[in-house]
Amino acid sequence: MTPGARTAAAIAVLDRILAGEPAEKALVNWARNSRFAGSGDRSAVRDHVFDALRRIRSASALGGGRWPEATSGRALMLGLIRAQGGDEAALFNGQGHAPAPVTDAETARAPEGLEALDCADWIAPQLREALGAGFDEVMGIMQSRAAVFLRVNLRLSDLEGARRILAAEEIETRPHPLAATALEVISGAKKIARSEAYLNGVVELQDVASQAVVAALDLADGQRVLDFCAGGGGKSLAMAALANLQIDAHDISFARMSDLPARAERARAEITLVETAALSGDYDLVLADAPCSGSGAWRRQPEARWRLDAAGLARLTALQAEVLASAAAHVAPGGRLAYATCSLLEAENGAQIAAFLAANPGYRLLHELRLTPAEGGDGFYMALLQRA
Ligand SMILES: C[S@@+](CC[C@H](N)C(=O)[O-])C[C@H]1O[C@@H](n2cnc3c(N)ncnc32)[C@H](O)[C@@H]1O
Repeated sequence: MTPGARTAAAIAVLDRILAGEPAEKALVNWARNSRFAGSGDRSAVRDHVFDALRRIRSASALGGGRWPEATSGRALMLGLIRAQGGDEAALFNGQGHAPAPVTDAETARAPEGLEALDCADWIAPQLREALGAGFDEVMGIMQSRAAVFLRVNLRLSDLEGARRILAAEEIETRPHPLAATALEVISGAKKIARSEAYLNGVVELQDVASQAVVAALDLADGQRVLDFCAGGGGKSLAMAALANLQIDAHDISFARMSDLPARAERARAEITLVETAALSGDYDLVLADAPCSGSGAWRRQPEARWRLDAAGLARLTALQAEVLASAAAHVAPGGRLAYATCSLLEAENGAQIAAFLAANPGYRLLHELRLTPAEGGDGFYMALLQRA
């Protein structure tokens, strides 16, 4: 596909997303109906779509539109190309499968204020409250792609050993100060899934902030641990690599854990999947990595930023309170409860813990960790509580 044809394809996919189709589904549907597209084309179209979604508000303005009421895939791609200093006349030339030439009606409008920062008006006060003086910086960071991070499985290799194995497969990495297990990928990210280091369990894909959260859990050999919201099991695997633990993984949706046994085998970790009815109440540590807005991870899930609204956030905060209460039922006397989200919003973080502590005087706060994308990874929150 020519660069113009890839731009046209991204426009078509973005139009479907703007009409309500989830981004992944819109991309898969496009790929299915575009057998002529090779893997390089698919990856380029995907990058265009996600780059545009990260800047939906500012790119709409630069493309002559206004988000949300007057935008389109075409305005987004035109605005994105203008933001990146690309050659719009070469891409929008109407030749072959390229989009039609740009018209006078598509003059750029300079985005201002929250529009320039790609922040929706309704959520700005909450983000400002959480980020304080760092608001502009963090919103600016979230307009660009996130770095790719690996977690080195310290049971199988040290950091330098893993770097050497990866380098032999042309994957260049460097350590990152936020977590002792983390490698930031500098080049070759697309080769990771097929690399020896990954297939042999020496490294896993995991954001550096997630790794820092697990490191802050103060794990010790012999503990019985429950990963209450295990999902794909990223945190279970990270915990298993740090100490000799007895780990039970649980999720309200058992199916979400379906990949975990194979991942655990690759990592030489022992993790038991447990149904809700079989959970006991005597864990030394229960981790509740709760469902959340994902506002700390909007770079990876740019669509989530624009789909979130006040009603959705209220549903999430109610669910988080329920998850905390259910998770607490499994903590042994003298045990600990950890609550984590990849959100920046206090309503999902400190406010949840304050409400839990007010209702559960048998618990006290040991420590809290608040990370923002300014520290290099996703935004994350973790609170560690001690049960009397
Ligand atoms: C943020 S994700 C977990 C990510 C995972 N811990 C990881 O590191 O890969 C939240 C998970 O919570 C699960 N969940 C939602 N409500 C729940 C509940 N009431 N009890 C247990 N798990 C729940 C969801 O199915 C989802 O998999």
